[in-house]
Amino acid sequence: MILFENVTKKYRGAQRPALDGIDLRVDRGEFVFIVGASGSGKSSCLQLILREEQPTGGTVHVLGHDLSKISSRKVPYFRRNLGMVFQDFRLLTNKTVYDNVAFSLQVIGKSRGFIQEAVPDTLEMVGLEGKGKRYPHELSGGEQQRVAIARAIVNKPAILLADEPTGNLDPATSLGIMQLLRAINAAGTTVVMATHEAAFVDIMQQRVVELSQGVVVRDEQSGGYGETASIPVMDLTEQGARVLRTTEAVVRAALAPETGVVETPSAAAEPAPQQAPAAETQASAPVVAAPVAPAPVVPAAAAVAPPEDEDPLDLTVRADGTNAAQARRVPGFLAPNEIDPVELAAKGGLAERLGLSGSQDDDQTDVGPVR
Ligand SMILES: Nc1ncnc2c1ncn2[C@@H]1O[C@H](COP(=O)(O)OP(=O)(O)OP(=O)(O)O)[C@@H](O)[C@H]1O
Repeated sequence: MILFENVTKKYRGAQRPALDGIDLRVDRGEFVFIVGASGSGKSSCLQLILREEQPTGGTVHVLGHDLSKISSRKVPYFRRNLGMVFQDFRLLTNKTVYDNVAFSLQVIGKSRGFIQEAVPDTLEMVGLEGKGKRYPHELSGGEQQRVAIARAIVNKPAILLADEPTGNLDPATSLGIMQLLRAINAAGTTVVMATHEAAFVDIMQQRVVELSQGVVVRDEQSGGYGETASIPVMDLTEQGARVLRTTEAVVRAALAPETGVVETPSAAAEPAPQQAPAAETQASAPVVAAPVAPAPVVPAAAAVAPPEDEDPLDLTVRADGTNAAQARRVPGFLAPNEIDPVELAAKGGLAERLGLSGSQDDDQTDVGPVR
């Protein structure tokens, strides 16, 4: 699905390559974390996949296409298969939540009928049902990120790329976003996420690819962030350093403060979570956005919308593309009460199961920053 063959990327004027001989293969349906110190090349990887940048050497294949052979004219069509989420909110501040999501379908010529069906379904999926008429500044940070994710998946992309999607969020809110990304993955979308969030990488137990100075130094299935030995704290922003100090115990305590889930002495010594109420978890979402596809997680009715053109690059994931193997990979932490994300995706109700569905008049959420 994604294949890097001896890929080198050297930016003009740079003394050393940002990526240096990268070989990497990501198969359909995988959830892959790309970790590494600031400047190690994580974002460059994502930009090459998105064909925002082109390699100086080597080849990048995505969805069966050698990206060097896709003409500039065809790049927008190719990108319809990809969704992108960023750390900073890139919402259109003068558009409502609904219009932010609808916009990404309008620009690719989807019909009004398709949009009217897909947008509400996607907003429900990400836990924003009933908030379509709000503007970004009327949402918490976590909610804004959910809008961005909705925008990224509304066209049911085969691949969702996320560049530090929880970088601006508190631990509890971040975990809600991670649950959402994992559910989207469980429904069939391949997810590649660059992050400094050590706690979440450990919790998620997914594949971890670690970069150091443009080289892959680790590629582990079900890995964790480990000791983050190759991440010099002095290289991190203040925010990045804070995130590295986040622990699973802090996240769990933030999610369920009433249960006092602080299990270890070291965890007890952690600073208190910034925000505790579980309800807030649902509301905050960060940023992002390019269209992606809620394919899997979307209720069946929305997931079967037929393609509207004959674009040979349209490899959008369909709702029936999920499989049991993916379901088995869902860690228990993300699947309380033996929830099966794939089954849930097929039946709908994902947002409710994850505790993301807010009431129509939910005004309890904090209003977060708008970027
Ligand atoms: N457009 C650019 N022009 C010149 N150099 C760049 C450009 N983009 C990235 N670089 C350089 O390439 C290297 C890798 O950067 P990249 O953004 O890929 O790393 P990163 O791991 O994503 O870092 P961070 O975690 O800080 O976002 C860095 O040395 C960076 O300065």
